Amino acid sequence: MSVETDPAKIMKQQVGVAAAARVQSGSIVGLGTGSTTAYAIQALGDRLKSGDLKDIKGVPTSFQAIVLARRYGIPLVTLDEIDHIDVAIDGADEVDPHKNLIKGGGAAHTQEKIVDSLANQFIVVVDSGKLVEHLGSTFLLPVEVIPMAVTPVMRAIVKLGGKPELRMGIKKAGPVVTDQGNLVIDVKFDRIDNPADLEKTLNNIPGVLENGLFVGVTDLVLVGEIKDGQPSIREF
Ligand SMILES: O=C(CO)[C@H](O)[C@H](O)COP(=O)(O)O
Repeated sequence: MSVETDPAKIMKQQVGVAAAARVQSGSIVGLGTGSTTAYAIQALGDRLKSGDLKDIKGVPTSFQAIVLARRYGIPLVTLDEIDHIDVAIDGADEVDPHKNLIKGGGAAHTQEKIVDSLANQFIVVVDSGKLVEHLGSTFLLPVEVIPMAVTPVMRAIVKLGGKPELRMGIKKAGPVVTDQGNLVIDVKFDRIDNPADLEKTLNNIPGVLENGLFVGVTDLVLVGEIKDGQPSIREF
């Protein structure tokens, strides 16, 4: 594992490594998406290589997770081949005090919600900058939409009080296309008072595949912090 010097990367790395340390031999592990989870996947690979961890199987949540798992020697299985997931490790874009989340900064929230919700234990790994009092205060809410339905879905979101914008690619002309071949609408809500209701309401709009609100799914949050110049981990 590389030695990080950037404080933001140090926080991500330490929680990723800490989450990987909780995985036991023989486990089926949900492998999340994003830069923090990437450290966890790498740490799982390091533990397998050293012999400290044996016989785990990974369930990927994205193309990125598949690539990393292969790079670090973690055997993969699909949901058709297993009847449970022991633990899932995944990042988040916002975490509220009730452990509810906004996810989807990497446009992977649809597969992430499937895998993370199936896990017996879902561990969220974040740096302290992701903690918020109210969801939606710092991050737009991602909504994955089937391409032919983008315009009516945007109209329906405006009626709900949201300000939608189509997510555009970086180093790619045109919109971001998800691993499922769909588009992502990022929505600004002034305040999300009832995330459980909003999650259901958005998913009821015809053409919406899944949104990035994860309500009542998280078991444990590991928060990477720098305190008095020293990296530390808090959990809740
Ligand atoms: O939801 C996600 C991808 O869809 C990521 O987990 C989330 O965006 C956090 O990513 P990072 O750890 O890079 O900050």
